[in-house]
Amino acid sequence: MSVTVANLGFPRIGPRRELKTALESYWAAKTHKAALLETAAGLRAATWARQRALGVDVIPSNDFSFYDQVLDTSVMVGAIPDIYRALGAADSLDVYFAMARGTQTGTADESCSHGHGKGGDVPALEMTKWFDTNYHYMVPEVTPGQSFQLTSTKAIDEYREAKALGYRTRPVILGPVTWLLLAKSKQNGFDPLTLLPNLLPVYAELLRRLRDAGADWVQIDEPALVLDLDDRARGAFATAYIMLAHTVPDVKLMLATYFGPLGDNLATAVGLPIAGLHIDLVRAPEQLDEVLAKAPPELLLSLGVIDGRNVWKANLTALLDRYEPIVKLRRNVQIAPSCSLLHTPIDLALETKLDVQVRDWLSFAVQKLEELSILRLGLADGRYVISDELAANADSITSRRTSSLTNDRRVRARVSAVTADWARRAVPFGERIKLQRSILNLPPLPTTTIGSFPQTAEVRKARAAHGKGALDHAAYKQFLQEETERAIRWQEEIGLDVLVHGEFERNDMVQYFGEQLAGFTFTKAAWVQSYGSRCVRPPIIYGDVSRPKPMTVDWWAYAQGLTTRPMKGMLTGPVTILQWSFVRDDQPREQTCRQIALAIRDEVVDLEAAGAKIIQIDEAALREGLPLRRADWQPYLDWAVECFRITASGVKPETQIHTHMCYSEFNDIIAAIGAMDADVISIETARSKMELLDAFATYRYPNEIGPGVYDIHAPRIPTVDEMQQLLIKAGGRLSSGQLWVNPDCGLKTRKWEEVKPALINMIDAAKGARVALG
Ligand SMILES: Nc1nc2c(c(=O)[nH]1)N[C@@H](CNc1ccc(C(=O)N[C@@H](CCC(=O)N[C@@H](CCC(=O)N[C@@H](CCC(=O)O)C(=O)O)C(=O)O)C(=O)O)cc1)CN2
Ligand code: MET
Ligand SMILES: [Zn+2]
Repeated sequence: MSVTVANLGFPRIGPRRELKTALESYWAAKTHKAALLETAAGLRAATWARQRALGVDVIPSNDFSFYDQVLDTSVMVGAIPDIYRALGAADSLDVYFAMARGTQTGTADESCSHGHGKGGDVPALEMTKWFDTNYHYMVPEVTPGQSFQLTSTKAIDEYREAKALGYRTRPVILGPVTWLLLAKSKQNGFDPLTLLPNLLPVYAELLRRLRDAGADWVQIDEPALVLDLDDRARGAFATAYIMLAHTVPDVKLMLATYFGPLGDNLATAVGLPIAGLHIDLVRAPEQLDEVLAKAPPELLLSLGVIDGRNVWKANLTALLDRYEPIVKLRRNVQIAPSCSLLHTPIDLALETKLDVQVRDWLSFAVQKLEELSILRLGLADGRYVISDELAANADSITSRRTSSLTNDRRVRARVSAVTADWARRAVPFGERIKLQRSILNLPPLPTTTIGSFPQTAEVRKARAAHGKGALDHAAYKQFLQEETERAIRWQEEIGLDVLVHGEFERNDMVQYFGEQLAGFTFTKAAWVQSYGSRCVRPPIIYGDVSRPKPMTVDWWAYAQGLTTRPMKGMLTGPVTILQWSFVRDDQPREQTCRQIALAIRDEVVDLEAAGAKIIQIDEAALREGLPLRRADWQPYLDWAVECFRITASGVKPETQIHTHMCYSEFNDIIAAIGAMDADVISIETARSKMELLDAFATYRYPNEIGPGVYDIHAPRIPTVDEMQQLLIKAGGRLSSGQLWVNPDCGLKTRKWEEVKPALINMIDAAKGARVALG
């Protein structure tokens, strides 16, 4: 009998975001490639050493990436579209970064991820959300009938690099079926899965070369196995793994699944000729019994028992209770985090300012691996060996369960007192809009922006200085007021109809609110990668949520005081705050969301009382929060929409509620979007050339809509004509009386040099469209 600790992947950004710094300085041409490579190698070596010191038996390699592991896989198999091949050697870093960021001469400040450039510049690949996380991957692009070649030896090189340093690692690769299921073709109707026979020989060659380098096990990630799959996709798994087992029989594959239960794909998974199977027992603890019943005895099970998606300390005694019998039942087992630790911050030890009580409840990547080591000892040698650790762990668990910090009776009473009319505006949209129009007095096709203006290096520097105490409160406030005033004057000058204050005072649209709400705590260094070099510090929700005092009213009032045009109140909605935070796991997410909804509702009401005529409640992450399995969609949509409505319905009919959503893949949830009943919704549509509006047209969406007329992810400046054409197209799908004119999303990652001409053109396009549609 043996129990080993395995890790599926470690965060790669570095404890002090060393990789971010190295990447951005390389992109800005401030440092040479050699410096970037050296930083990367140093981070890998430190990561391996750390995992060994923590007692990890199975240490991963190839979990490092300069940008994204899906992009690494695309380059590995040679899926490099021709426009990038023209730029250099297929395995060069330049081609890789061109695929990730385009060839616009971006700087460290450049967030451009899919910019279509001017004058022959090369756009980046499309980027989208990785399953239900806030991590983004680069979408693989394939063409009908294409061939593949092993193009990058990164996995082999990193295996060798580790071996030379004395680590026998288990390389991690993304599996062929998931990679194809995530891939897209520009040719409509083409199914990437048909490329499987062309792709498999490359995987076989890779496995052979890993074996020749000394690898006996390889971790092959196939998270698509937790999705709804049709028989063809299931058949593809069988085809792929039979072929690989046949051609490379002496490499053992640990097939990793995560983010949910195998469900109706379980028979497929356990029937594959693989040596090991990893299952997520945090998201789907209920699948254990069925997996045990169906898995052949010789299949090595990797039990994902520690939460790789959240920050809470595990309950070690409960885990021992659950897994001791399993260890007796099966000869060998591995214990592991539920998924790669990419989605957790690195080290709690860096958080010296956290409340000591709350800190005692937390566990980041390093601490999670410690928990696994302790658990292994207990499972292998008996609980008495770890009695001190168990006692300490039990104290933390009890402290969290019984703490008065997590329970606020008033909040609970308030949530239970909510009745149906809290989630309903007093009168229907048709009547509201008449009142709103008579007050606002806007032209047809009113122009506005989504909220943020550029977060320049100067703004971030001032905030950092204020945080360190180098800039006092009054000076910081004055700096922000000047930025805000400048932005308002400029908006008036170019003639925008509905203004924003610019969000200069906010570090992040979620963290800013988290820092002001009770029940939340926030960190100094707990960065988690969102895409490329960009990171977020998700706030941690540990207790009942309430709003001690207004959070945005002063800034709104200052901004409105400078202008006679309507100034939008600007808030982040409850579902997005929930989705982009680390959420308490001792009550259903729905419950926490309702508490946040009430807190934001209070803010909405206060903004109205201060005089706001228009209040925008952003729900950028509503779509991302959708469960991975369709059968679970409706219950989620029901409470998510209700929470939004609770937030939005405390105001008078004449107060206009806006919402904003990016990543607008919501053809299949359009009814829920309608049910939100926002007076105005702004959505991302520029890249799909307004195609998304078909869903709104078919559904006969009655309220007002601002379809984004230009892609803010690109530095490129859109022309008047192209935006006017898009508006005319939109006018053909919806009534022109419904339309607003705005960009796709906020402008915080852009530069003023890009924003200024783009918005001036947008206003001209609106003028033209008013005439054309008039
Ligand atoms: N939470 C969240 N998720 C989201 C989005 C979003 O806006 N927020 N947007 C979508 C895209 N994802 C994104 C994720 C991150 C960033 C982003 O720009 N991140 C910044 C950090 C933003 C931030 O928290 N800034 C802080 C801290 C900035 C910082 O690093 N300060 C330095 C010092 C800075 C200096 O001296 O110049 C430090 O603390 O060491 C601030 O402005 O106050 C980055 O990685 O660079 C953008 C988009 C989807 N998910
Ligand atoms: C990711 S959605 C962003 C909405 C926010 N109001 C902004 O303009 O930045
Ligand atoms: Zn957005």
